[in-house]
Amino acid sequence: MAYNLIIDQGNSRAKVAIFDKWQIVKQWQFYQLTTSDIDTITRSYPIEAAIYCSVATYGEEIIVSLRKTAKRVYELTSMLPLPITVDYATPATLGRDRIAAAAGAAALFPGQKVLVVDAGTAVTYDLVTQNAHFAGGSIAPGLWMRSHSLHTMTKRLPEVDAENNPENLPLWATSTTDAIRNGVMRGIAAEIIYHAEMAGSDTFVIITGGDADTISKIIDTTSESPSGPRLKTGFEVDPDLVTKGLNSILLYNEPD
Ligand SMILES: Nc1ncnc2c1ncn2[C@@H]1O[C@H](COP(=O)(O)OP(=O)(O)OP(=O)(O)O)[C@@H](O)[C@H]1O
Ligand SMILES: CC(C)(CO)[C@@H](O)C(=O)NCCC(=O)O
Ligand SMILES: [K+]
Repeated sequence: MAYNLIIDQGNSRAKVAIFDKWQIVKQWQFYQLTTSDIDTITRSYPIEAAIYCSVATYGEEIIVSLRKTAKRVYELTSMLPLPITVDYATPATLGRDRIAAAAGAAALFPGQKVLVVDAGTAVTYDLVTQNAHFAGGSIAPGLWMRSHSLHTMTKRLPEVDAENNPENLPLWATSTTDAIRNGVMRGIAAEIIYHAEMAGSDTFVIITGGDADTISKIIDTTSESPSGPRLKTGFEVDPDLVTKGLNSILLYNEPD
């Protein structure tokens, strides 16, 4: 059995996955991915092809080590052929995780307009059209960045774990801690809904990234008196959207 290896080097973590065609077989996360991690993985899983995507450093050693075991190694750059079209004025500066997530949305929901929300170190909101165009989007601070910067850039605000207990946000906070939790959590939820409304009611919403689960808990899709910002269209959480998108880009570039 020969597998494909996917590496998503994010701002905070690297996510590594083994795929058998379209199926995830195994996944890992590394705060500091090294070539010896790659060597360990490729000793257990024979690799046919690999794709490397980084929003951070260039990762030359990782690519060199991939080339020792995989027959074909792709690097996601603005030069790699893509299964989606990128309508960005500066394609070379477009975040590769944004391209990958958009490709994932196009692969999972073909013919569907999708708002892709990636809630990680930063939060990005990107529109993928019915005919698989990356139409553009927004970059905003991530959950932790918001609460941490309120602490570091003021004199009186404490460090707050804003993601704790999202089911229990007061509507009007009466303590400093709750006010920060509210501002951070409801702020992101409201941004998601605002972008979804701008995209139109025919748009499906996918939320991915390390904070996707937390944020999805305060988005209300049903109730008449919502406990959190209300999203009229459906949404789905898929923590593996970037990984699946990278796999779709790899498969798109593989020889038949
Ligand atoms: N230095 C930090 N201290 C505490 N929490 C952090 C720190 N860095 C990141 N986080 C947590 O992780 C979240 C985002 O990182 P995460 O790795 O989940 O993002 P990602 O989407 O998986 O990848 P990326 O690194 O590309 O953004 C933050 O919002 C926060 O919850
Ligand atoms: C916005 C982030 C940091 C999100 O991870 C990443 O996609 C990035 O570094 N983007 C480059 C700038 C751009 O996308 O236009
Ligand atoms: K991200």
